Amino acid sequence: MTPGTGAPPSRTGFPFGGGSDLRALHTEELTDLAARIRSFLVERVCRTGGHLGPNLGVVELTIALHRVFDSPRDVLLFDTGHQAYVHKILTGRADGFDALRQRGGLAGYPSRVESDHDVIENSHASTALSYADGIAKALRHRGRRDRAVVAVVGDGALTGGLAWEALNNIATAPYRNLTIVLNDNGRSYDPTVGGLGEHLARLRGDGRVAPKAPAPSPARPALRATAAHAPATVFEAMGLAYRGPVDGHDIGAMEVELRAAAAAERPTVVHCVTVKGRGYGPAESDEADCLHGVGVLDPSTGRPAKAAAPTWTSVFGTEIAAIGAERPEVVCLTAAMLRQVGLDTFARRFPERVFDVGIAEQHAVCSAAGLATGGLHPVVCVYSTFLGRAVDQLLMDVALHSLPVTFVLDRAGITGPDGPSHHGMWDTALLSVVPNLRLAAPRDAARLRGLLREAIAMDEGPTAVRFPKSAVGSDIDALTRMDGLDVLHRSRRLRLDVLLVAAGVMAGPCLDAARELEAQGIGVTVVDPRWIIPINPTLAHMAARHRLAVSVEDCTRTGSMGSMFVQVCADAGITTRLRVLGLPRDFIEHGSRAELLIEHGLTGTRIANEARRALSATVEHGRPPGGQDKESEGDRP
Ligand SMILES: Cc1ncc(C[n+]2csc(CCOP(=O)(O)OP(=O)(O)O)c2C)c(N)n1
Ligand SMILES: CC(=O)[C@@H](O)[C@H](O)COP(=O)(O)O
Ligand SMILES: [Mg+2]
Repeated sequence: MTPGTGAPPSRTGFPFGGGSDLRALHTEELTDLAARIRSFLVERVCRTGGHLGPNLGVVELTIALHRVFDSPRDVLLFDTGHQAYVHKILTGRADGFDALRQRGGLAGYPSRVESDHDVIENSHASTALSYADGIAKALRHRGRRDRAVVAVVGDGALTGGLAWEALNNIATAPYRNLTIVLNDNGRSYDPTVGGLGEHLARLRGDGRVAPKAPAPSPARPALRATAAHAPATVFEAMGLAYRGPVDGHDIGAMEVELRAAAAAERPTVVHCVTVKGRGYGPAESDEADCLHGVGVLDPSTGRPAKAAAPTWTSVFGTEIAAIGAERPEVVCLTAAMLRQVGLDTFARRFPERVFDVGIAEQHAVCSAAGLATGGLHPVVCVYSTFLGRAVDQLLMDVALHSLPVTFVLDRAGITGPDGPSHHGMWDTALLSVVPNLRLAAPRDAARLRGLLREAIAMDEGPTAVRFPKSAVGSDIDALTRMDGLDVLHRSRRLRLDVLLVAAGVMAGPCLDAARELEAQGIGVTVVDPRWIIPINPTLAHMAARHRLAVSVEDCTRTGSMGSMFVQVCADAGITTRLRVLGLPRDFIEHGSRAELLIEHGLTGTRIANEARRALSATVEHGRPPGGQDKESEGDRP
């Protein structure tokens, strides 16, 4: 029987409903619970993949949270949400970890459909304090001042500008029921950069775990001053109360601070010092990122269970380092994801030419505008989904001034296990409205290397290159190039029925579709535009020679290359039947990339089926299915 409740233990034996189950536990039971959770995390996450280091670091912190606060009556917010596994275990979802981040299984981030205990589903960092400000104001407005609002924010997330916009408001807000739990492990992936990172390190006393903080009076938190009356922390300087630093692995000490914060007369920052990967040697000793986000691992070693195939990121990383050696004006920027975007080699070779700005994409892009204004060619490397953070800077600071900045968008398209806020499916639509900008979508490693060089060679305005989170396949050579378009396939001795316009990695599925259609006597031409924004006008002429033109891309259909293609064909008065294949204007749940591409029709068979369906519709509208073509062999694209 789970201690303290009448509920029978779940298969995994963890408390079901959060706080009430936990408050009945005594110290030694809490220690045992923390140890069992830690073993459970290692065992399950090594089996499924997921965020191991961050969650090992918040075991005691989350237990203390659920003992002091009464979720979901009190609102617990997790910034970025990758560190909410313990919260899920303590709110009755331990059994779901068998299918963590799998199709139909437990989400890797908080999920409102999973539980009333979950609020922020967005895995983009630095948002929790803004939610907290809004929720606290709403509760005050509705007379629910009895309900506490608690935001757990990592030191990395605190390097995001949005967090400081929120703090600026929270510091003078009319409410008092807000507690900010700063989970300070000194790292994002890498050690947290910048003045804030150093400030927090000083507050931590540079030791990993601060001494137990003295228990000041609950009503008036101890203000720490180093000089006469000068506030010791940036938070106090802004008017927030500050408590800590406290050992984030000491449940008792944490509870003292959290209770005091909950009783305080103003919003309070509780500075918790934790260790990312705590309690699991391979994570604690992982220099790279404390096993921040992992695939399937051997739990006995913490090493990947199988060697990873070369990825698009690795191809980019090698090429940008080679370009860096040839072009001294090329500099690179990352938003706290140096290795993750493939800049580690470049950084090793040119440490003075790479800038990690923290989780601060807006600053990265605007700073890149500055770097370009200063005569350099900055390469901003971000995951596609995070580019959304900096669209205003891209549009109004880079493109408006026609600055030579290159954006490298990794994880473009369906990413998979990280779910809706991580698929890189909106970049093409966002970029499609940016004047002067050119977007490339390479189909393979050779094209990535070539298009990256072309992009960096362009200095009359911004360029971007997008590629997916996947192993990089073999090179697909073109039959010929026509006005910048790569012709990848054309049917011999068959009429020009279908033109498939493949954006980037969709070249493979389009070639598969061509083979299927050809086997049924349908003539197919497959082209890869390479540069998908702006639309190459030759595509419209090629469409005019076919009965059907189908664009295929791994991004949302709305605002896609395909929708621009339709526009260009319409403007040119072309009457060829057109189809735009891509992702729906929707949020797509987590699953594997392969599963989700199948589900959304981005495979050879599904493309072929769609083409056949559209062709038969052409027949219904009176155009002969196989009438003699106007074009002779010689005119074929
Ligand atoms: C806007 C944005 N940029 C980048 C990321 C990628 N990312 C996920 S977690 C993480 C580091 C978070 O560090 P911290 O907030 O300190 O949490 P910790 O992992 O240390 O617990 C980053 C950069 C993100 N989620 N959101
Ligand atoms: C939480 C977060 O934004 C990242 O850690 C995310 O999980 C990206 O993971 P990959 O680097 O595996 O795509
Ligand atoms: Mg951190």
